Amino acid sequence: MNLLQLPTALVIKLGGRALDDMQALQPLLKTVLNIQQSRPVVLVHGGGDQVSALLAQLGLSSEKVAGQRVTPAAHIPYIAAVLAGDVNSQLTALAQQLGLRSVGLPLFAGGSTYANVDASRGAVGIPQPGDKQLLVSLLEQGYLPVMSSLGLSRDGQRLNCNADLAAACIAELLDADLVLLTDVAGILDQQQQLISSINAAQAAHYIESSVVRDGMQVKLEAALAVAQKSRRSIAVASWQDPQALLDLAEGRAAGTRIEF
Ligand SMILES: Nc1ncnc2c1ncn2[C@@H]1O[C@H](COP(=O)(O)OP(=O)(O)O)[C@@H](O)[C@H]1O
Ligand SMILES: CC(=O)N[C@@H](CCC(=O)OP(=O)(O)O)C(=O)O
Repeated sequence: MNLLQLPTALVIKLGGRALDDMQALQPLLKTVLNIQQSRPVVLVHGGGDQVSALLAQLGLSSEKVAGQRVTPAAHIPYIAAVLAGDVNSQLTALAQQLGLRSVGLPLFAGGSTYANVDASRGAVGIPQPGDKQLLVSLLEQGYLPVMSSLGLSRDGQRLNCNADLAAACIAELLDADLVLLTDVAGILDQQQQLISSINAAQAAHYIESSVVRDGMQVKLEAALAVAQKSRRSIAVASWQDPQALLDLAEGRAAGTRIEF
């Protein structure tokens, strides 16, 4: 059997802020369990806040440029410890406790992706789709892959990948739908009102005028790129609103729809 015989998978990305209070994630994970009855799900998570907290504790400075962390190679052990270690294991454990057959993985597990070095930011990777066999096998067996955004270059260097780019890459790999869950209800306009749908031209305008910036800019650009390749619209919604996730999983509108 291959993925073509499975219903279209849903890739759900959880940002780091959602992961600050793991117990608060329970309603969302219960919704994932519900969605899994009808279609396969892959979780991809961030952990930017947790990385910042550890680096600060260690007295290391760190800056983000256009929403992405500049990462000296010497910081990779800490990035790996947080993303692929602490956050990944906590999320995988909580999912398992709630009855999901979760499997924690780095982004490069089984060659699922490889990452090109973004030398302008140091040991940062831009993930590219690789071999989907591992994920397909897990999804066929009813497992829930839980992937961190720790990437690997073709020559074996671990790289810090932004988790929105990671999730977009997995969605591209699996030709799946993508929902980016974050700490706001969706993309907001100048008046802080929810934008219900946005196309490429509007996105360029919002980014140019800095209405969309920082982490949301990375999300929007990653989503637009994969939406155009996959010819699927992509959603940004709040992790605190499990109903929004259920609506999106079942084809109803919620949050902001990024059109191709
Ligand atoms: N136009 C916008 N609409 C909503 N959020 C925005 C916008 N522009 C910038 N942001 C910021 O983007 C943040 C979400 O991105 P990010 O912090 O990277 O979250 P995550 O950790 O979930 O990926 C919001 O909390 C907000 O501060
Ligand atoms: C290169 C880069 O920016 N990597 C991110 C990886 C984690 C991430 O993206 O986490 P959120 O989704 O919680 O923001 C970082 O170091 O913060």
